[in-house]
Amino acid sequence: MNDAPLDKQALRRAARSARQALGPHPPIIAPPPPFTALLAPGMIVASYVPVGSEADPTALVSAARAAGCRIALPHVIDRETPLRFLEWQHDAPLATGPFRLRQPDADAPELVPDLILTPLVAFDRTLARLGQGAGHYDRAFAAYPNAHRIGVAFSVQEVERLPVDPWDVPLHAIITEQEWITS
Ligand SMILES: Nc1nc2c(c(=O)[nH]1)N(C=O)[C@@H](CNc1ccc(C(=O)N[C@@H](CCC(=O)O)C(=O)O)cc1)CN2
Ligand SMILES: Nc1ncnc2c1ncn2[C@@H]1O[C@H](COP(=O)(O)OP(=O)(O)OP(=O)(O)O)[C@@H](O)[C@H]1O
Repeated sequence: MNDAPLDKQALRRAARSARQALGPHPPIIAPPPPFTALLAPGMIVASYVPVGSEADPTALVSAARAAGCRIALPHVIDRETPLRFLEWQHDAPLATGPFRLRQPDADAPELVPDLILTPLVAFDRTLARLGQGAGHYDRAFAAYPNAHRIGVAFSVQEVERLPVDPWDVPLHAIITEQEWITS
């Protein structure tokens, strides 16, 4: 019997609770040296603006801007439509979109990411990831197979082993407040 979807939902609930239990002052995610070493002038780094108790990638974005990278943010319309990565100029205003997301204006330039920082709901040591379940990042990883895929999470979001579906694309690395995790 294939009960993976049920497993994923239960795992999401548990990981979100662990993340929320960190409270109003969660740990800071600092850029690990192997991450900074990947950055180069002109590189397109896709990040995200955290919602709720998600890990905040602000220090990673600052490191990327300092290295001369251009920053993109996901722009989402609904669950069904694939996301697009749109340029986020330094300090440019963002608008509130679906799911309380802060995102660039829909007519900002669309960029092809070299590196994608993706918010995780849960992860495991094999670099498998669990997201929101709408398939936005799974589809983005399929659309941009050459982009470097780096998950961002708190260490409490680690689980023993995630179920893996055929469409799941593993990460290259995960950044937590404690570790740079690679295979
Ligand atoms: N900060 C952030 N930006 C992101 C994502 C994300 O997970 N986090 N995405 C990742 O794909 C994409 C947006 N897709 C999303 C798809 C579904 C839901 C969603 O169902 N949210 C739940 C709340 C989940 C919670 O309790 O944390 C909801 O609104 O009911 C959110 C975002 C792109 N941008
Ligand atoms: N390349 C793809 N093309 C079309 N649909 C896809 C693709 N990859 C995944 N999907 C769909 O997206 C959904 C992803 O569900 P899943 O529970 O695996 O999401 P997830 O692991 O939380 O990842 P995500 O962060 O991408 O939502 C599934 O319904 C799947 O059929």
